[in-house]
Amino acid sequence: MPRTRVKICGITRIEDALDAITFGADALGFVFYPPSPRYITPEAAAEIIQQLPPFITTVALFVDEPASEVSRISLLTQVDLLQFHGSESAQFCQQFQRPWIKALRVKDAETVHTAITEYSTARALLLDSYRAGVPGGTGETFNWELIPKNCPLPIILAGGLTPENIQTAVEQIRPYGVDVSGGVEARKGVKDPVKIDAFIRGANP
Ligand SMILES: O=C(O)c1ccccc1N[C@@H]1O[C@H](COP(=O)(O)O)[C@@H](O)[C@H]1O
Repeated sequence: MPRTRVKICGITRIEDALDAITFGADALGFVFYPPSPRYITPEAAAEIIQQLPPFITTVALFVDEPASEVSRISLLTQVDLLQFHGSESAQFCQQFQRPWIKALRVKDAETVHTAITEYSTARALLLDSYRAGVPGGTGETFNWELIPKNCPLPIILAGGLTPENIQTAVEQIRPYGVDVSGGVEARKGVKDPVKIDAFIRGANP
């Protein structure tokens, strides 16, 4: 079975970033959505990113941010990948000359099928839980039965993943990657190294 890639999202501190890398994270996410308790200023994210070793993918998460802000933050931070977590169209997502992934809040099977066609130029689809009025970071799982078996795009599974459920999730879904935020936190915005270690082990048992 190919290795499941792991993204640790909601990084706000250099020590959490370095812990995640030590335990084997492939990617680190930075939340540029001001209402989030995991929001980080672009300047603080840039300072963390400059200190990272090579071969780690850095990801900027946006929720319906204006294009000018996406461009400014991408340039300032030099992130590798953009993650659009709002209702951005494919046309919007592909204007930045940077690879991007689209997050979907999975409400029903139709949501996923429509998105596969609409976001065919994305590098991957990130499937997250749907909760009305909350764009992400819910800490809740969704009905994994709604994930199509033969998706033409790589699937990144998210939403309520924890050290306790990650092994079941990867064995059941076999996603390209997994993304976690709340499940590896000590408190909002602060990661717990023990949970990160357990989560990454569980993703590749
Ligand atoms: O983390 C946030 O605060 C957040 C805010 C707005 C949109 C997305 C957000 N996080 C992403 O949501 C999923 C699931 O998070 P969790 O593991 O359930 O806490 C993940 O992709 C986060 O990056």
